[in-house]
Amino acid sequence: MGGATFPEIEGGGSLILAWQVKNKKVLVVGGGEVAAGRILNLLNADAKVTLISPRDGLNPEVAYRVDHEQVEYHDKKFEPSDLDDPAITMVLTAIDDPEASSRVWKLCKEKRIAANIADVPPECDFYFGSVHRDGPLQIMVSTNGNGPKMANIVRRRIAATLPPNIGAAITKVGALRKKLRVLAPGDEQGPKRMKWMTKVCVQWTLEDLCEMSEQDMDDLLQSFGPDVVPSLEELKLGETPGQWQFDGSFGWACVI
Ligand SMILES: C[C@@]1(CC(=O)O)C2=NC(=C\c3[nH]c(c(CCC(=O)O)c3CC(=O)O)Cc3[nH]c(c(CC(=O)O)c3CCC(=O)O)/C=C3\N/C(=C\2)[C@@H](CCC(=O)O)[C@]3(C)CC(=O)O)/[C@H]1CCC(=O)O
Ligand SMILES: NC(=O)c1ccc[n+]([C@@H]2O[C@H](COP(=O)([O-])OP(=O)(O)OC[C@H]3O[C@@H](n4cnc5c(N)ncnc54)[C@H](O)[C@@H]3O)[C@@H](O)[C@H]2O)c1
Repeated sequence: MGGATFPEIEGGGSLILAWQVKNKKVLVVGGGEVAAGRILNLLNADAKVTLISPRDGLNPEVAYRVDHEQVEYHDKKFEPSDLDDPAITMVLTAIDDPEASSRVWKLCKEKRIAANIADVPPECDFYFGSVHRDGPLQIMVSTNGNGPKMANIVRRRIAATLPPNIGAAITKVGALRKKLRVLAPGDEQGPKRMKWMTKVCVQWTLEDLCEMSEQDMDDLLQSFGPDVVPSLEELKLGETPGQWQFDGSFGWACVI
C-alpha cells in the first residue's frame, strides 16, 4: 500500500451548509422573540415566510414584519392542516408550549419536512448558529448544542478580527467572476478560470479589490489567458509584468 494519509474521521459534528431558501416557502410557528430572529434570518435569505401565531402574542419586531407585509400572516394557533401545502420546504417553531412543539415536530417527520423546534435539540433536523454578516460574507459558528452563548462569544471574537472592508472586497470579486463567466463561458475553460480567479484573490490586497472599478475589471480581464495577473497599480499605469502588455485599448491585449 502507498504511504497516503487521509483525514481522521471525527464524528459528532454537523454538516454546515448554506441553505438556499430564496423564494421557497418556510413556515414559522410562534411570533415571540426567538421567532423575530428566525424571521429576520429567513427574510435576509429571501425566503417566502408564512407565520402562524395569535396576534396578541406577537413581539414588536414580528408585529412590524406583519404590518409591513414582509410575511404572510395567519392570526391563529397552529393546526395540522397548516402543513398540507406541499410547497413548504422548512418549518421553524418558536413557541412557549412544549407539547404543541412536539406535535408539530411529529407531523413534520410524517411529512418529511425539515424542522427546527427551538429549545428542543432532539427535535431538530438542523440547529441555528451564531452568524456574522457583512454583505455577501456570512460566518456561522456552531457549538453543536454544547453552548449557544459560547457560539455568540466566538462569533463576536472572529468578527472583531476581520478587516472592515472584507465584505466589500468579496462583492467586487463576485462581480469580476460574473464578468469572467461571460468572457470565458465554456465548461472546458473551468480549470483556467479557477486558476486565474485564485491568483487574483491571492495577489490583490483587499483595499485594491474594494477600489476596483468596472473599467478596472474589464482591463484586468484582458489578462485572462496569460499566466500573469497584473496589480491594480499596473493596470492603472497601463503596464503589466512578464510577457503580457496592456496596450491601453478596450479590446484584447496582445501576448508578445
Ligand atoms: C446560536 C443561536 C442561534 C439562534 O437561535 O438564532 C442558538 N441559540 C442562541 C442563543 C441562546 N439560546 C439559549 C441561550 C441561553 C444561554 C445558554 O444556554 O447558553 C442563548 C444565549 C442568549 O440568548 O444570548 C438557550 C437554549 N438554546 C438551546 C436550548 C436547549 C438545550 O440546549 O437543550 C436552550 C435552553 C437551555 C436551558 O434550558 O438551559 C438550543 C439551541 N440553541 C441553538 C442556537 C442551537 C445550538 C447552537 C449551538 O450549540 O451552537 C440549539 C441546539 C437549537 C436551535 O435553537 O437551533 C443563538 C445565539 C445567536 C447569537 O446571539 O449570536
Ligand atoms: N434556541 C434558542 O436560541 C432559544 C433561546 C431562547 C428561548 N428559546 C425557546 O424558544 C421558545 C420561544 O421563545 P420566545 O422567547 O420566542 O417565547 P415567547 O413567549 O416570546 O413567544 C412564544 C410565541 O409563540 C406563540 N404561540 C404559543 N403557542 C402557539 C401555538 N400553538 N401556535 C402558534 N403560536 C403559538 C405565542 O403567541 C408567542 O407569539 C421557548 O420554548 C424558549 O424557551 C430558544
